[in-house]
Amino acid sequence: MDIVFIKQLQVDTVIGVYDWEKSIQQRLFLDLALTTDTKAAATGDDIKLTLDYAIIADKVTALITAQPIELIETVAERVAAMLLQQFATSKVEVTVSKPGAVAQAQTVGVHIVRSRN
Ligand SMILES: Nc1nc2c(c(=O)[nH]1)N=C([C@H](O)[C@@H](O)CO)CN2
Repeated sequence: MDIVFIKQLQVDTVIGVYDWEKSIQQRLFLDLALTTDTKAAATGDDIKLTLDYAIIADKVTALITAQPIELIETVAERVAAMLLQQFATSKVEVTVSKPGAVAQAQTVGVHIVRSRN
């Protein structure tokens, strides 16, 4: 199978466990990989036959910024569920990075893999 991916999608949102995090915006970066079959789209040179990464980026950003979330695990799980429900993909990989969270680290985050049941 093939993959449509988005790397380092930047999303500024209210994210965090602690009280001081609930009144500020912090930056997340998302890497997304959606398993699909790109052959028909390539053959027909037709955007309607593939996963439009621009639409995916908009929907993921809207989902994450709709309401405050505490854990980046929750962000990853909600994004994976939405992608599997709304797009023609059977398997997704979602990485959520929160670079401002640990001063001594370049970044921290979670990576999950979810498949359609
Ligand atoms: N596994 C996780 N650990 C932590 C998270 C998280 O979302 N997942 N969040 C925090 C705080 O919000 C932190 O980012 C504040 O700097 C701590 N650990």
